[in-house]
Amino acid sequence: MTVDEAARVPVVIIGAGPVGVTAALLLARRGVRTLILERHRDVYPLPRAVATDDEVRRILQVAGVGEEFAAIARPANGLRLLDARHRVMAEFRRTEHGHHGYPQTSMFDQPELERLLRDALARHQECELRADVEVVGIEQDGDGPVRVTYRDDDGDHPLWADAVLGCDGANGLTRDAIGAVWEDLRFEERWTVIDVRTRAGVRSWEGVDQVCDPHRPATFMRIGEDRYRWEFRLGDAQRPVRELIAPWLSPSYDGDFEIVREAQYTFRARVADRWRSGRVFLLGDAAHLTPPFVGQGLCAGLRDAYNLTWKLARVLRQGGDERLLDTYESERKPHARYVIRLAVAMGWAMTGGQDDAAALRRGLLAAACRIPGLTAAAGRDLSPPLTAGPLVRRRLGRGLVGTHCPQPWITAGGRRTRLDELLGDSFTILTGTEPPPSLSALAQGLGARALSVHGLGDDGTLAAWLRAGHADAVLLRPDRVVTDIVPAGGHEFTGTAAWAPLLHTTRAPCPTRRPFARLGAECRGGRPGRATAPPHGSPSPSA
Ligand SMILES: O=C(O)/C=C/c1cccc(O)c1
Repeated sequence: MTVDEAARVPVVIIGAGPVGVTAALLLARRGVRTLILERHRDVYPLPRAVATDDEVRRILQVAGVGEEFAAIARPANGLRLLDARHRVMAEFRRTEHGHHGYPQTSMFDQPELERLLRDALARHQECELRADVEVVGIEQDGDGPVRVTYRDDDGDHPLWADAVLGCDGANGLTRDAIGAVWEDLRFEERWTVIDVRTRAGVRSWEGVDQVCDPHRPATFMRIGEDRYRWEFRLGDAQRPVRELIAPWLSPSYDGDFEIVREAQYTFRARVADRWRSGRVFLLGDAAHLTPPFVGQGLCAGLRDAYNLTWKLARVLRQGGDERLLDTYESERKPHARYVIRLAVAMGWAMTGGQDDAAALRRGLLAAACRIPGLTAAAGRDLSPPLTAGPLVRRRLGRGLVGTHCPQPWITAGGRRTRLDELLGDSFTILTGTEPPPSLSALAQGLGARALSVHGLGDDGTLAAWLRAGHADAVLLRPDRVVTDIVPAGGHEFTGTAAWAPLLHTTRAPCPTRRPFARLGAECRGGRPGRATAPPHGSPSPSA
């Protein structure tokens, strides 16, 4: 293929939904230019996703929209399992102060999220959005750039991209283009989803209710001040909305409600068998589909974006090792599969399974709260640690490796801020003591910074976390996942031989822009984090 350099872009993103736009924002902060191609002219106006967890709020913070999102988010109390008569069988509380520094569950309106993401996109010169266009071809030829052809009113236009992110949903072109097929995780049901706006009395709590009734399984949740969602499995005869939601309406109900949306969906559980071919990647619903019963559909897509973008930026901007890109699929696919299986287990508890076995159904209501896997999972963090791999040096036991470091408030440059604002985009070696010279030297080699948790001015969270994990130090990736630890009483990271070659780069990192770069500079001057200077020749510690 002859490459037209004038039509060459570092990264083409197909799809301007929340996953595509978040990926563009995350790449922009690392100085990577993106072109987003989107079929629709404007933001999709109807609500779909409604929940995020605290890990995903942290991702939105890094993407630069944390405060805007806070203004539209409503913390939720958690999840309850109800029986057919709406009696509470189990309640899984979520706290407002999760590990990542945010409420463990937040409700929101997807069109509002998409609008604020688009506004952020417009503020970044690295991002361009071309809407109302259709991608009609994706071709790769050896190691060269990927040829993407899109169509608009003027005809077909070729582009060449160093990488393509397929954020084009379940029915997009990218999955077929890389020859991926669905792995079926065995759940398929037709449900109706009803979004209502009302000021009338609705019997609700600040959270999600799952009605475990094999005859009439349902989900109900409060999304906003006057916004509610119901989901009902479609029966043989579809009943009118008012009749379906009547059990939730209080006696003072005066008929005032607006149906914002009523849509029928087939809930499916699927994972694409491959997420990458060369420099073409699948993210979000293009890579995985889940029933919504644990509120993790969009979360999984945003985790994809966060996991991939720092690696891609390292490869494209710093000459990072191409093998780094293999870890996107090897880390994200098992994680997505685990969460989908949880959602399927929840669906099974609600509906009595996919078959008609009467015996199963009879025992279900009482048993729902005693399914250990389900209740344990529903009650804890829905995001498991990453499985072992080159960038996750899990040895014996579970420990800290593969988990995220917590995000407390700290003091940096004389002001209170969240930890990630200080850490920026680089690798970090976080130590329980003053970093010994050996670790400082290692940090320099990685273009990382070495920080002692003492002096960060947090509330002791970080020191306690290291102690609980029997670690004197941890190596944090740019996405705050622990790659390796120095065990308590030890002197060095033990997996260096595995991850160090993968983290080698041939070029210095490029400086990042606000807000992290500014804070980093303040910290080097003001010492609150005792940052170690980056290696000579590196313009900033940010990768
Ligand atoms: O477990 C939680 O805190 C939330 C679960 C959830 C969120 C949104 C929709 C659902 O069906 C479940």
